[in-house]
Amino acid sequence: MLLRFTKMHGLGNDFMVIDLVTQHAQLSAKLIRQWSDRHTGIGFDQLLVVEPPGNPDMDFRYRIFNADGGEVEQCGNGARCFARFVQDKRLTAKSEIHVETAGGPIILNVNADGQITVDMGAPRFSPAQIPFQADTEALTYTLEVGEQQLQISTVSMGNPHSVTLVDDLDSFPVASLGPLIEKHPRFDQGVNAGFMQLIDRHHARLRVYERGAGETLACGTGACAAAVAGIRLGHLVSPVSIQLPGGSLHIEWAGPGQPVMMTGPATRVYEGQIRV
Ligand SMILES: N[C@@H](CCC[C@H](N)C(=O)O)C(=O)O
Repeated sequence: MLLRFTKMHGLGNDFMVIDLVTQHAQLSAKLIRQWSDRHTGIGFDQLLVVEPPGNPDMDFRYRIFNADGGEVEQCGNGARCFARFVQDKRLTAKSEIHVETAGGPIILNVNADGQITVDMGAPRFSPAQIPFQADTEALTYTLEVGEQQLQISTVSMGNPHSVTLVDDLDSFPVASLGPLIEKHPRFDQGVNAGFMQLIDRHHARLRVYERGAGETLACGTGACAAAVAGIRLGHLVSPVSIQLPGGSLHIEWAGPGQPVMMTGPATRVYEGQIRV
């Protein structure tokens, strides 16, 4: 059987998107790893799956798998591509799309200028919600990574994030420290490791070593987590422009309990079919 898919990206964070509303496929971690291979497969950071909703108040169920085949709770750049995909495929005529994810409900809005704004829900901070091993909730924690002691903030955007402030993002050893933080034993389910360089009160630069995918050109939930961490620490003021290697995201957050609003592009690259 041939499975139709669309290759998409959000600021270079790239996806294979499949519609399992009108098609059927038996997914496995092994198959996803084969597809994600950049030499012998399609090549992507995440697989995004569109399914019918379980909850009748929602329009779709949105499932996310990392390149390593693991299913995860949330993906911000993917959420924007999801909105573009379900419109392009005429799976909905709505411009406001309510979607359920394993990380909680999110709301996607396709703007008149083609940009997409996602209500990512409220960030969570308690160690149990990340999950992160700590006795009490704090704004920063000291994390022992190899020989180093890093000061990190932790944020759940449905999925787990750590944010470390750095002086020089270009020379920071993301490739060597990222994997050590991603799999640090204090993060029971792993973590997306973000490294942020502040520019001014409304601008910051960010690189993210993603759980299950390695360093990507952009991470939407990572940008939300970094903006939230910077605002909580008093370094940043909403709205914040987060500059990632693949481009910038506009993030707004009014404070604790309020949703994080992320705006940015979603790009279709090509349509394909693969034998399953
Ligand atoms: N690229 C994503 C995040 C994808 C999931 C992440 N790697 C995880 O394991 O939680 C984004 O744009 O948010």
